[in-house]
Amino acid sequence: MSNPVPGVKHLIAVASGKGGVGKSTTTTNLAMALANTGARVGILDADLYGPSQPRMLNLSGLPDTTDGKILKPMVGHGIQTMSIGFLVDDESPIIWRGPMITQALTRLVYETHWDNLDYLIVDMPPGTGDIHLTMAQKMPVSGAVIVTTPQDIALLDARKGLKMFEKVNVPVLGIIENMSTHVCGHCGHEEHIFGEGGARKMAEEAGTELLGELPLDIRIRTGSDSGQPVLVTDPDGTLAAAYQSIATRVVHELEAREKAKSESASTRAMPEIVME
Ligand SMILES: Nc1ncnc2c1ncn2[C@@H]1O[C@H](COP(=O)(O)OP(=O)(O)OP(=O)(O)O)[C@@H](O)[C@H]1O
Repeated sequence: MSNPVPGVKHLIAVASGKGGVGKSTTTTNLAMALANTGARVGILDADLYGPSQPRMLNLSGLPDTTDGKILKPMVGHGIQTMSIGFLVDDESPIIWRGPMITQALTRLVYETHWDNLDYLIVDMPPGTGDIHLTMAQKMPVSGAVIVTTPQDIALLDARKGLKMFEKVNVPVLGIIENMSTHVCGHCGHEEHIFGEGGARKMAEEAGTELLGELPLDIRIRTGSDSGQPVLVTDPDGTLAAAYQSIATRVVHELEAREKAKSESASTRAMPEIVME
């Protein structure tokens, strides 16, 4: 049984099987694209071993508390954000066993004063470990989005991530293929450096959606690594449009799942009519 998160309507997990595929970058830009649609959006950085969101949103310092206990999220580019990165020193590794990780995650989720959020986007760590299980079993996750690159090894791990969410009954909203193609900055030639069509095939096999494909582009890297995501630096460009389209599809998928869920609940609740 999971308790609702105060101040949050929908919790969406962004996960990947493999590390380094661009999950945190996608989380930041997806959150900003959702905010552009008029929604109130937050990010929880659940990558406790390697938090990236403070850097991606150009945030630092200790968060305030409301009464010495409940943390106030930091706000970067309009996104309410909480990360273990605000609470520990940048250089110190976190060497915690499973129960401590579970406790820290639970506190970050439930003891942050989220202010009336439509979506809390959760930047998950890579893999399928304690944090994933805690999240899926103890928290009301509305859906998960899987980020992968086109390489076979990334797809293999992404498939494992997808299966894990299915096993714990978290709806998979779809797959995002990151670093799909590279367009040469000099001649404009487009190349599938890491492979082609893998995420689409994986989505088809799993009966889920390919939410979008994002190119390998230096502006995405420099933007997120410097705390100025491409949605801020080039809001009208093609990259921003790609994130915006993914955000629209995520909302669409989420609404479709919720509609199906409420319809099946109301069907189950219908009294049986016995004709005499
Ligand atoms: N589409 C892209 N084009 C260019 N660079 C990208 C793209 N997506 C991500 N990057 C860069 O790749 C690096 C890894 O991205 P990111 O930190 O988002 O990956 P991650 O999957 O969250 O990694 P980790 O598993 O370590 O948390 C970063 O330097 C980021 O700026």
